[in-house]
Amino acid sequence: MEITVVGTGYVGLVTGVCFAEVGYNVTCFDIDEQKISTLSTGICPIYEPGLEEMLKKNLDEGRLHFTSDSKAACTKAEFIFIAVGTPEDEDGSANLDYLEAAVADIGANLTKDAVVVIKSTVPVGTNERIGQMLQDIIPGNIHVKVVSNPEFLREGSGILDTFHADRIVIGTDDLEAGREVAQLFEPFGRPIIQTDIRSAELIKYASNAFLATKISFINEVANLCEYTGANIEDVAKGMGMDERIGSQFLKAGIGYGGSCFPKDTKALEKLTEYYNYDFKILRSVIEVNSRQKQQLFLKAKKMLGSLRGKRVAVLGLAFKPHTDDIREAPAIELITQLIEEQADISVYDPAAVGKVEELFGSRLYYADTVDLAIKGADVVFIMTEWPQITQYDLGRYPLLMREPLIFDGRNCYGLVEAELAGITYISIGRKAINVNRNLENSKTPALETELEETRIESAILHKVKLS
Ligand SMILES: NC(=O)c1ccc[n+]([C@@H]2O[C@H](COP(=O)([O-])OP(=O)(O)OC[C@H]3O[C@@H](n4cnc5c(N)ncnc54)[C@H](O)[C@@H]3O)[C@@H](O)[C@H]2O)c1
Ligand SMILES: O=c1ccn([C@@H]2O[C@H](COP(=O)(O)OP(=O)(O)O[C@H]3O[C@H](CO)[C@@H](O)[C@H](O)[C@H]3O)[C@@H](O)[C@H]2O)c(=O)[nH]1
Repeated sequence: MEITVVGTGYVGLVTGVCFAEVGYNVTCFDIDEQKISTLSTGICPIYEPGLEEMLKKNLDEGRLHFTSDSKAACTKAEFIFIAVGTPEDEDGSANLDYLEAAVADIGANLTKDAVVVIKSTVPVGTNERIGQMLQDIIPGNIHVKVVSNPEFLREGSGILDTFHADRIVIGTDDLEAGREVAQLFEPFGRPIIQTDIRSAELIKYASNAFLATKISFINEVANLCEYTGANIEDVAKGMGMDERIGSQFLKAGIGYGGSCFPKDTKALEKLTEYYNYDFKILRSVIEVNSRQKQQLFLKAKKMLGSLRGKRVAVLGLAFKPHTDDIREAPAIELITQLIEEQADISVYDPAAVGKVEELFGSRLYYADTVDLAIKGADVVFIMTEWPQITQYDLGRYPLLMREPLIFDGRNCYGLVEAELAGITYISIGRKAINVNRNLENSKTPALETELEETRIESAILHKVKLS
């Protein structure tokens, strides 16, 4: 079976590599020539656990090919999976420019019948429009069927999610094409649900919106915990033990980010506007999330007043652990605010530093370790729950920081542990620890000397003047 995958982003690449892994002959096409030449040498341009190994293996075994030539990509293809980006447009709707360009390109290069499968997340009605578009471009003797096959993988566990998918959604109004695509997925042995084309498109948006709703809901409960003195970790655990509620996606935090939830909830809202339908819950989910992203910054401002000149360390930059993706990451919003405040900022992330450096350049100090990031800091913000951060020795915060003050947006540490370590610890939906303790008075002369040394060392690293 000959499969072509158009677009080698997170979804396209994982899809292509996994299809090759189960034995198909796969050609991955992208207009980004540099990406294609990198991929052709077996190097994976994105951080995705296990992907590079599987990519290399399938390249070596000859089942996986990369090209930036659309003609070559279409020649043999029986199934063409389109996985190009559908980013947020200025008005919040899904930008379909990449998809339309890809479809036009394929249409112009098709020389035989094929099934075109849209993996990109697209508003209801798009697949039908793509089908019409293709009919208008291709010669009359070529027949193309369009199938919707939305993707549900999560970044950071893309391969695992593909081989253990809860369901594979196949939406088409052409039963024969639906059967063919279902057959293609048989080697994965996962449950398949076949629907009409519009329902498949909506399943994708409704699923993401529902998961985002769970997150915004638990974040609202967390905020209520702070008023009432309850503990969100216990509340979420108690709720999640009810199987009707389920324990997943009840982790309170600093709000959802990433390339999907923010844009897909807004695109769905835009779709409801088009139909003049007021989807009230969805509007609140979006609003709650943008408010939640502000929580830590506002708490810090309330506690410290101005952050001007403060040494601030931001731990975790990616929108979640095990990815280098910083799209809509809460850390990026925070850093922008800290720059406006004229704070002196150091950052740490095991994978996403390169991408953040492209955005902020020399305005930040990029630390290779947590130790280096927090050395001499007045405040730490934790934005991503990487193991390097959750498993970090709490005793090192008081040792290395000027003041052991942590605002934790991911509830990485236990309250008792933070208390024992002598940290002023402010997290989400839990009691604040040691807030009124006078830290300066509790320091021994030896510790004072060590702190002063690290402050000077850190000032040299940060290239800033000491006050
Ligand atoms: N990232 C995820 O975890 C995820 C999960 C499920 C669904 N999705 C959806 O899948 C789609 C792709 O998302 P992504 O994150 O993989 O995108 P991405 O932005 O990482 O990658 C898109 C790729 O498409 C390429 N491209 C753009 N125009 C092209 C064209 N005309 N021809 C060939 N290639 C072209 C780009 O160069 C890029 O490599 C989106 O609709 C997204 O909403 C993403
Ligand atoms: O209990 C939770 C779970 C997640 N998050 C946050 O939610 C965001 C998204 O997390 P996750 O869903 O794990 O990552 P994505 O890779 O964005 O995957 C989502 O978006 C993809 C793109 O549409 C879908 O395919 C996946 O099914 C869907 O989970 C991240 O910022 C997480 O920190 C929380 O705050 N609390």
